Amino acid sequence: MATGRTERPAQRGRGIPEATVARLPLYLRALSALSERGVPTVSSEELAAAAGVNSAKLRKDLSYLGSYGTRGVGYDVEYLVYQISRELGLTQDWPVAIIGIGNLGHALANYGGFASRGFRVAALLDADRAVTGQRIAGMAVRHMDDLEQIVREDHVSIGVITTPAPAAQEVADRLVAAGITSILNFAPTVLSVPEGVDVRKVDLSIELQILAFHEQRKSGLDPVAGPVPARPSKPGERGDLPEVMPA
Ligand SMILES: NC(=O)c1ccc[n+]([C@@H]2O[C@H](COP(=O)([O-])OP(=O)(O)OC[C@H]3O[C@@H](n4cnc5c(N)ncnc54)[C@H](O)[C@@H]3O)[C@@H](O)[C@H]2O)c1
Repeated sequence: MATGRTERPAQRGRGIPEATVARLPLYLRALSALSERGVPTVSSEELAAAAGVNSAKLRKDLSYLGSYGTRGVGYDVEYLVYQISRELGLTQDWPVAIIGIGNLGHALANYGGFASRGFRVAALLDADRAVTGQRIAGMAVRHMDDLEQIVREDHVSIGVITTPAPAAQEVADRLVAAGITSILNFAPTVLSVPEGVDVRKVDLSIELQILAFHEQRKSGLDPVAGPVPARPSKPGERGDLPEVMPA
């Protein structure tokens, strides 16, 4: 659901395009479901449908991992899970620190799904002394004063920002200064980070706005001209409105 772009070249060092990297978690999720059901092999068409992409794109993506499947059999589910996990770096444990333990930070801290996907919540941090010391999911919330020490000692590599927007840049600066090179930002603000630091942004309201756009289309309501005509109209048919409004 990350809606931001990772600020990286479109092609990674080992030749895997960024767009392919972004689809690998979709394949992994679909494969994990098959694996849980004990399905041994899957065709590219089935896997593509489960992941919501077209099968030609899927075959191309998997070819970057050196995985071509077997004609008439498909892909070995367990092996493909391993290959994608290895490519995504999920065969090792990634310690994560969550910064800002309010509503969202609480919910993420209580979410049990990170560990099974290779992420260990190593620390919960907050700037408010009324929050520090509270125990959530068996962990005590630590004060931001301890950030640098925690990052160093727990080898934290990923920071999750769940503070209010005005604090997010300052928190990001501190995370970067402490040595963190990957940030997942939930705060509705654009972060500026030095080269070499990856930022992914999660924004539910953007996702909802996109759904609202599609809902509006489905309901046949044109926000400018009212109801959309049943058949496609030619330019000029609806008064002076162009078919596509200029940006
Ligand atoms: N991305 C999404 O889809 C999504 C959804 C909900 C909320 N949000 C965003 O997540 C953020 C948190 O929302 P919330 O409802 O949990 O807020 P909240 O007010 O409940 O919690 C924020 C926490 O951050 C702490 N904090 C403030 N400044 C800090 C700093 N400099 N260092 C460390 N901790 C600090 C506060 O003490 C508080 O505990 C907001 O930016 C909100 O807009 C994003």
